[in-house]
Amino acid sequence: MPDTFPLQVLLPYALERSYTYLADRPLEPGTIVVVPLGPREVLGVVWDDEAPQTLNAGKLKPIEAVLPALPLPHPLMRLVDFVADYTLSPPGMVLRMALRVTAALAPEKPVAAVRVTGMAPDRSTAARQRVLDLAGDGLAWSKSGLATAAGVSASVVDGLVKQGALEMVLLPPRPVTRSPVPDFAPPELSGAQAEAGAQLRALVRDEAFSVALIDGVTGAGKTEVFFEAAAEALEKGRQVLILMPEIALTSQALERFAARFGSPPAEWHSEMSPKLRERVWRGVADGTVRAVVGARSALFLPFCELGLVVVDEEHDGAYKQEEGVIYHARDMAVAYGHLAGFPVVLSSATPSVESRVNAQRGRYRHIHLDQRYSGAGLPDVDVVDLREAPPERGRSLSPKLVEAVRQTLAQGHQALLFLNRRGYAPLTLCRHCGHRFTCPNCSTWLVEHRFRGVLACHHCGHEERRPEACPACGAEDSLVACGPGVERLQEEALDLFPEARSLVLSSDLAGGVQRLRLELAAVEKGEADIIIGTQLVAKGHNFPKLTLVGVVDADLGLAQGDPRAAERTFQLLTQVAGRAGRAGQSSRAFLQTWQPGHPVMTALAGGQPEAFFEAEVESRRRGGLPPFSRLAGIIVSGPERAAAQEHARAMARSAPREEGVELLGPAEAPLALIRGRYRFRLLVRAASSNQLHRWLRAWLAAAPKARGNLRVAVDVDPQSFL
Ligand SMILES: Nc1ncnc2c1ncn2[C@@H]1O[C@H](COP(=O)(O)OP(=O)(O)OP(=O)(O)O)[C@@H](O)[C@H]1O
Ligand SMILES: [Zn+2]
Repeated sequence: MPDTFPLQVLLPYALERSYTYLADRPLEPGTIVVVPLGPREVLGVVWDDEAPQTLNAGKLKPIEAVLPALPLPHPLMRLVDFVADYTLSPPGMVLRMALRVTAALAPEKPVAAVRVTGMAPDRSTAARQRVLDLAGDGLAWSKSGLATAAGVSASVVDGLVKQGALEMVLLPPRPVTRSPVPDFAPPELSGAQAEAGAQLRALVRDEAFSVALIDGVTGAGKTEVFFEAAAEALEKGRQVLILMPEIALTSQALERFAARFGSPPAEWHSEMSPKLRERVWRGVADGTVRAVVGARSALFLPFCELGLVVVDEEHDGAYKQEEGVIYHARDMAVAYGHLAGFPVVLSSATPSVESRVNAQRGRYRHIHLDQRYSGAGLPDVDVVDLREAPPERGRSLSPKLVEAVRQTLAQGHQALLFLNRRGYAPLTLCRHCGHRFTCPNCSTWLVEHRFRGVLACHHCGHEERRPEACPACGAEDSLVACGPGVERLQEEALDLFPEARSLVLSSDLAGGVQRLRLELAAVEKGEADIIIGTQLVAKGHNFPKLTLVGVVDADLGLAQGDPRAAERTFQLLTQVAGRAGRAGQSSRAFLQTWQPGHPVMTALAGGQPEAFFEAEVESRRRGGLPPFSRLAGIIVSGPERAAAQEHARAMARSAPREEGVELLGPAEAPLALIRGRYRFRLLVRAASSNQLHRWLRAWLAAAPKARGNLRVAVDVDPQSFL
């Protein structure tokens, strides 16, 4: 019998383990295959997770086909196993993230091109001659490229092919980007940068696992420092991955990378065209792509020679994927380095408490950059006490901040007004009956987007037109917008500074990433005077003319009442203030707050980040919060409230008792309803990660199974408690 090789195949579905199939020859682990699953044919990957058991070969099904794609690299397979294990997700669901670009599994089609043959056409016209002159360089041209360059229609080129003056040739596909050159344009590094860069280079030369934390003030020039590590890895023939938390951040990074290494890296994020994704995926797999700058999902690209991962803005919450496989890309990057034996570099002006503690414990190399590259000081921070100097009625900017904007504009500089609220107003209510507009699917208010004339839910995407009359009491003209969003702030800015060019930057910008990149470039060139933005503009960007930052509502993040609220607010405000004065001018930041005595505000005003973080670490230690313990959130959800609640209770009742493990809840989630699903939360706390995982596994195995449309999501190391 020919089919005699039993193999394990992992399928990209929510299955707990790989399945056994038969092949007619041994296949390397990682090989991508097509196998039958019930009535369907599905993709799978030959896995090496367990030796196949004794088999009754008669019952096993054969592999249908072996795809011509390169096998998934061994380190990526180990990463998939690790992430599944750590996040308690089915391994198939993690594999799915690595196999998302299925079109890339077929070989890339060669490009059709034309080339001169030397034969003359039977009749020469001016148009034909122009084409032949251009193509006379002997190189192969794409048909459309040649027609455009010669200023003729495609039919002229076709005619020449028919006549035999041009011939069709097939070219191998062009690489996505040229290879970066490690010493293309090394910058002149400051003393501190050079020292930090040398440390990183040494770690990369070791070709072994290590983690370095670059902890340097805003504008310190951390990018050039981690580029040193990248240069070293590229020199050693290794691929480099640079993770960024937001696509909006990548455009400047791409340009700076290109300036440093002679060609841009490949990029990877959700807004790329399918064609480009396909080509980047293949290039990463076959090694023609040497460097990638991307969002968290780039971690699951099939790197064949990965030798360095950089996590820029490592503290950023956007690294946490909150749906499907719930994972933190920074933590998984560190695990990847450990599994595959390469260094990982974390960088931030405001490192997370977790990374700081790891550095303090000596697990991470701690690299400090205390000065801005330009030599300028950090912005002077001014806390504006809203109790003493409130804005005028119906306004958001206090007289002090208005005056500072006025001065800044008079100097010809830019001002950034920061408000982390999209839209026009976070709440619309009826003055007559008090009716509030809430989402029908979520326990949230609808946010007015006045430019588009809609009320929108930021959780489920529900939208409705803003009515003329109150739907509850029918009163006309009774609806009022409460509280400011960025759109409303622009209205105020236009009113106060009618001459100034203002621009709103938020994720609502129509036109997606391309538009956003254009707007950011415009700001960089000084084409706007007042920039009004959400957290999208808070970090990473360099706007050379910006010297004033006004934080409209510094208290916004503090109200959330979770263990990281203070840390996150401090980080965000430090980052946004740090956009000012990066080109060497003196600069200022104003924080409007109702709580000027809050430790976050006093630390920012006093320029004492270390003291703030020391206190944070200490309070986490005292409270037994991470990283001094480990947490997992369990979210039980379902379309019926009672059923969801009862399931959460039943789970709690089935929890094993163990010294050192604590189970809290269930409690109704602060966001009690999202997308029509009622949510209840449980929280587990354990002394160590090992204990947490062991306990969770035992519990989930013994707990009643979620049936019907109930769902149980496990969030290990939760960032969100909503
Ligand atoms: N060695 C260098 N030579 C020339 N310019 C540099 C050098 N290092 C840094 N710069 C410039 O200094 C500015 C700040 O650098 P960079 O953006 O790397 O800071 P950062 O440390 O990442 O700050 P943040 O954390 O605020 O994003 C940039 O405009 C950058 O081009
Ligand atoms: Zn909603």
